Amino acid sequence: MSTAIVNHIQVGLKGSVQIPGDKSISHRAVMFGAIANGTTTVEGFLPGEDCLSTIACFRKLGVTIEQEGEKVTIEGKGWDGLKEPTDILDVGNSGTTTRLMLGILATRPFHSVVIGDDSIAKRPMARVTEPLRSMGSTIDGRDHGNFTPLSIRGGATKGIAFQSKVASAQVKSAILLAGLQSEGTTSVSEPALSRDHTERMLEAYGVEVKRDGLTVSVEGGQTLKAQHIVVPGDISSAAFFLVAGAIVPNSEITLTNVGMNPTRSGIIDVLQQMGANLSIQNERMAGGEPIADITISTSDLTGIEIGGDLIPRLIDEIPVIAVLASQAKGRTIIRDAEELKVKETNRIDTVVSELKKLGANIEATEDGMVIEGRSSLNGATVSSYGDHRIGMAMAIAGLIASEEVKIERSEAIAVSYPSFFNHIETLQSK
Ligand SMILES: O=C(O)C1=C[C@@H](OP(=O)(O)O)[C@@H](O)[C@H](O)C1
Ligand SMILES: C=C(OP(=O)(O)O)C(=O)O
Repeated sequence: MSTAIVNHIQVGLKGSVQIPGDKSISHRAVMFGAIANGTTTVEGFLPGEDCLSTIACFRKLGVTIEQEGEKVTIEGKGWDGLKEPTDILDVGNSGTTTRLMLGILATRPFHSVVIGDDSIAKRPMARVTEPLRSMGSTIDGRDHGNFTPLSIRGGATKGIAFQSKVASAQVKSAILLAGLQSEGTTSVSEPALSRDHTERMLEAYGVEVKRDGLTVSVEGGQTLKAQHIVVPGDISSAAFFLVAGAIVPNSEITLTNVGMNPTRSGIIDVLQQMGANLSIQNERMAGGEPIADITISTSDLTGIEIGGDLIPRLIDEIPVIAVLASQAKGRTIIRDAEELKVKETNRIDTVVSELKKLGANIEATEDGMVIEGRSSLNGATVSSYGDHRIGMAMAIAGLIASEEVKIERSEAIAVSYPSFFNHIETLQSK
């Protein structure tokens, strides 16, 4: 385990950073390539630990995958190309790998066992294992299949019309993937729109996907055709530098190659509503997803209320939004964000406890948090608790803290952003 030390920035952040590949899209590019027919090539892949777990699992399922940095080649042999693994499938820290892979395994006529790390072992899986069982798959595990280790024996499955209680792209994707190899139609309705990368990318792989408001459906018996996938930069990674640019005095930074999918871009809405100096340039398309470059500079911010349908559009950004809110005048209220409790950590608890150590005025609520700004932050020793987004949020707070901030378990950051500290250095040395 490592401890990172972050010091107060004296001169401001300047320059530009090319944002690394999107984690959600990188996972999907590999998984869909693995079940497609033919050779899929991926550029801009995120070589973060979570996406490497996806590659390792699909290799164990018999798929030949070559990966060198941001380039990946996947030799897909179709759905039937997946083979019964002789070893357990280890998803590491990745919820996306676990849930999407379960959707794929649910229709495969063989047995597999899925495990992950201590954090994965606490994350609820019944939200996918129950609907997949109702389609006809045999799944068991700890707490009747709610927690890893899970054992799956796929088989002949039938389509379902599933009403999800949560706006979760992982749930939606798992069921749709199973639906592609099930009898009849499979549909998923969600209470608010979650990220739609699965729908977009399945279409790119030649699958017919019907979308009607908050319902997505697919017909069974569909195969995928190999593709060349260009992965846009991850707006969830860009979020750390968007916040840094807004709160560190004398800063102006440009983030290039940022994915701007409207189901992901809630952080931009929040920054604009708080009054940030932000401009969006070079709007273009890459790999079926909108992308742009964003420039942000030091801003006078005002607190706002964040809730409702905006939450799924920024769910992973809430830890760093809490840091942002600590530097906005007045009160910021975050509500409807109970899902934070079932991420890599209970992110309501971990954000509130660690930001309090730095002197922020922040309190947890049942479904979010309330932050009063502006607070001068002090130095302290904090922990990521093994959660990459908590580690990075603390590092951004450290840039404006009066004394050094020590972040224990900082190695977790490599889960989604291995070059994070290099990028901070790049912006400091300009
Ligand atoms: O589908 C995805 O790639 C993801 C969906 C979200 O989770 P939920 O589906 O649990 O909301 C998000 O928090 C996670 O980081 C990635
Ligand atoms: C919640 C996250 O990822 P996952 O669910 O894939 O572990 C995240 O990256 O913040």
